[in-house]
This record gives sequence, structure tokens and C-alpha cells, in this order.
Amino acid sequence: MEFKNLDSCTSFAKLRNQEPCSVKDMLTKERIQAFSILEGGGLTYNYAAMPVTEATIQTLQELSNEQQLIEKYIALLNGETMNTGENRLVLHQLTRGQILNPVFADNEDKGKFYQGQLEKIKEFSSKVRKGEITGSTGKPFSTVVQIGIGGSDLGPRALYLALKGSQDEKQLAAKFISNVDPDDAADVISGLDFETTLFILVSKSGTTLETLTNRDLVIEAIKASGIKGIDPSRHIVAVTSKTSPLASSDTVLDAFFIDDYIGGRYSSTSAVGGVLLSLAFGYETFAELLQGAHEADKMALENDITKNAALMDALIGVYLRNVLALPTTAILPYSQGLNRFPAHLQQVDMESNGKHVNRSGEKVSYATGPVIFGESGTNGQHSFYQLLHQGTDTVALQFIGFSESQYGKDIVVEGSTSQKKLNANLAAQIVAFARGKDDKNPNKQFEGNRYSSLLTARTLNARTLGALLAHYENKVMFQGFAWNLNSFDQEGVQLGKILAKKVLEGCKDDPILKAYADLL
Ligand SMILES: O=P(O)(O)OC[C@H]1O[C@](O)(CO)[C@@H](O)[C@@H]1O
Repeated sequence: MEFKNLDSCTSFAKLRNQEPCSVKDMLTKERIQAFSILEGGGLTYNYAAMPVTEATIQTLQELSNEQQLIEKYIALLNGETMNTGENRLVLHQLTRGQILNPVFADNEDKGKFYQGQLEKIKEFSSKVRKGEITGSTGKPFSTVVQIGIGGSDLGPRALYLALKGSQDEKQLAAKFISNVDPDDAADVISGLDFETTLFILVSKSGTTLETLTNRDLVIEAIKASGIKGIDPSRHIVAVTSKTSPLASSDTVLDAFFIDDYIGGRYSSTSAVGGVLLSLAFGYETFAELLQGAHEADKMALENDITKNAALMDALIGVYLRNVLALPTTAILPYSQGLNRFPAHLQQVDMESNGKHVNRSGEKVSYATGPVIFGESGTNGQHSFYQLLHQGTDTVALQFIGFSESQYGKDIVVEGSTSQKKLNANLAAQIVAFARGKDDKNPNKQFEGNRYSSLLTARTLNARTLGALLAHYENKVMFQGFAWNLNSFDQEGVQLGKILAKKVLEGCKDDPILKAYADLL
């Protein structure tokens, strides 16, 4: 396997020399039908409104071959040390099922290790939901609160919110505490009945300042509640690595494990998301999510880019970033359930590919990961779409949509349901962005040729959600390979943490200022 920079690829040079096309006149019914890829898990990726021709696609295929994107994915699945910066394997796909060979590390079959944790989650969540495991005063648990930050919060939170509307059966309510701002914890705690609340303390490292601080805050609040006989340790479970300080703690009811080979932002399908989602919705729902992700992971092995949605999305993204020089990508789900999904993808994408050096530590001379932001539609339309339509920058747009609503509680008003109105808006936006509109008044002129893709499924459920999650994780992985980055470490977040500690030590009286702790 060869690791080389994007700008040393002959296929990339060829791509740059091709005449860019405009989607203004290209968006036709035939193209919408043809430029579509079925992904596993009930998901379809459509790239009809992306500025690519058959010639572009052919060259993107050559780029995929030249950068050995599928070979690198296979190597990752087979347990090669792809996270070179931290000298670690990258095994998050294995948390949803084995695709290729068994992977052995730390003297164990890692697939079996993740499976073992799943079994444990299944049993524990079932007992809690049946009331066989109760709080310390004997009452069944009715609420779970996840305490964690970054990957230990964003993914599980986004997935929980996405599935909240898709279940008929009894759910345990979930809440989240992440920020070290004490108001975050205070706000959540103020609405809790501690006797029926189970806290899930999630930190892979077991050392994250925010999470440990919030744990202590919660323990103090439980103790201060004055509830007779309440024991905080019977109201907390830990999700962490076996070697972390939390694992040996006797202050938790139970512990579930992940390992160093699951990056925080890729950990939603491990115990990090599994404990919460299984408690909230039942283990079967979490298993369906894993199944959807596993199906998409398998599809991502396809060499032909016209049959591999994540790979096609990744390569078009590289084209937009490195040939058309677009710095920003907007994630636009037309689904209220996905309203925190863009926030999760910000971490997945920007923490993975926000890098300026390649795998060998050499500075690269081309753009890498884009800025990611997003908001659910139609809310976003009444906020930032003005810039998307008429601003001076072209932003790459990624729409997500579903034929049916989750709750199914909808009425016909003026001849159409709300779901129809929602999807009519989605479709209208794609056309408006692509085609634009001429007007004599420059203020009302829409230039068009603004590019978008569309991920769709019948409805947002555990399976389609799992596929959606895997789609983006795999897209980011392929882009990292194309850019010759290590997408699996995050050194860029360390400096601020270290300096914050110094500031704390240097300004006990005035924690915010003291001239930035006398500039350290
Ligand atoms: O699970 P932990 O170890 O508390 O880490 C939380 C988050 O902190 C980070 O290291 C970044 O600060 C993320 O990558 C990670 O998801």
C-alpha cells in the first residue's frame, strides 16, 4: 500500500485540468434517476445536483484507484495500525459486526470483546427496563442522564434525539450533561427525581476535566438531596476503557468497556452510545442501528464508485474542496429528529480531517477538511439560506430527507400534509440552488449553479439512522485517505486543555481573567 499526497496523483492533476461544469442546465429527471446509489440500511444517495459529468466521475474513479482508497479501508478493517499518530488500530466498524478477518490485539479477538460488551449491555438494559435492577431506594429507573463530552456526548445525544420519535413502546427519558459550565448540570439536575435516575458516566480516557467535574457535581447534589437511604454509587454506571481510573472505581453500579481503538467521535456504536440507547429504547433498537451501520460498512467496500455511496460522496467532496475550492459544507436534514446530527458531524469531520500535516507529519500544500455546519430544515431556510442562495461564497450542500414522518401525527391543511410541505421545501431548495432565477433586478437575481446532494430513506428509524451515521463516518475516512491524513487522532485539541489547567493554577481568585493568567 502506498501513502502519497493528493497533489502527487496524476489523476488529481487530470481532475484539475478538466473544464468545470455547471449544474444550472444539467438537473433533469433522467439525471436524478441515474445519479443515485443505493446504500445499505435503506438509504439512497443522490448526486444529480453535484457538478460532475461522466468524465469527472471517471477521473474520480481513477483517483480512488490511485490513492488505493478501498485497499486502505480493507487494511483498516483487517486491523492495520491506521492511526499512526497514536500507534493504534481503528476498529469502530467492528463494533457493528465483523466484515473481513478477525482482528487480534491486546491478546484477544477484538470482535469478541465488542460482542461481549454488547451482551452485557443487553442484559443490563433489559433488567433495568423490567425493574429488576432498581435505584438504591428500591424504585425503578425512569430517566437516564449521560454525563460526557465530545464523542462521549454528541453522537449518543444526536442518535437519541433522532430515535425519540420512532418508538411506540415505553421509553426511558434521556438527558445530557456535557458542558463544564455549572449551569448545564444545574439545569438538568433541577428537573430530576434522583431516586428514579440512572447516570451514565462516559469517558474513554477517564480523565476529561468536564466529565469528572460534572460527576462530582451530580454526586454532591444527590447527597445534598436528603433522600433517606439514597446511595449515589447505585445510581451511576461507567462507560470507559479498562485501564481508566473510572474502571477501578467502586463508586459505580456497573462498568462497560471500550478500548483505545475506538476514537471518541466514532464511538456511538460502541458502549458509549449502546448503554444509553439500549436503556432508552430497548436493546433491540440499538441492535437495528448497528445492523444499518453494518450494511453501509459492507457497501463501502465496493470498488466501483458509482455503487459506493460513501466513496462517491467523499470523492465529490474532494473535488469541491480541492478543485472548486469550496471551504464550507452545510448539513441540512429535513427532519426535526436530526436537529443535533450536524453538531455530531462537525466533530466527526472537523476533528478527523482538520489537519495540516500528512500521515508522515509533513505539511501539505492543499486544502483538507471543510468547515461543517448545519441546521434542520425548514428552520434553516429562515435563517442562513439567504447567504447560501445569494452570498459571495458557494457552500457545498448536503440535504437529508425522509418520505414519512416519525410520529405519523400529521394533518391536511390547504390540501397537503405537513410532511408533504416539508419535502416540497426540500425539493424546491435543490432546484432553486441548482437552477437559480434570472431577474432584471440584481437584488432578486439568483445565479444558481449551487451544488447539493441528497440522502433519503423512507423514514428515520434505527436502521436508516445507523446507515446514515456509517455513511458519514466512511465518507470522512475515505477523504482522509485521499488527503493522506491520519483522520484518527486529535492533537489540535490538546493545547487549549493544557493551557486551561495552567490558567486555573495561576489565577485562583479570578478564574476568567487575571490578564489570561499573566499570559502563562
Ligand atoms: O471520552 P473522553 O476521554 O472523556 O474524551 C472526550 C472527548 O475529548 C476529545 O478528546 C477532544 O477533546 C474527543 O476526541 C473526545 O471525544
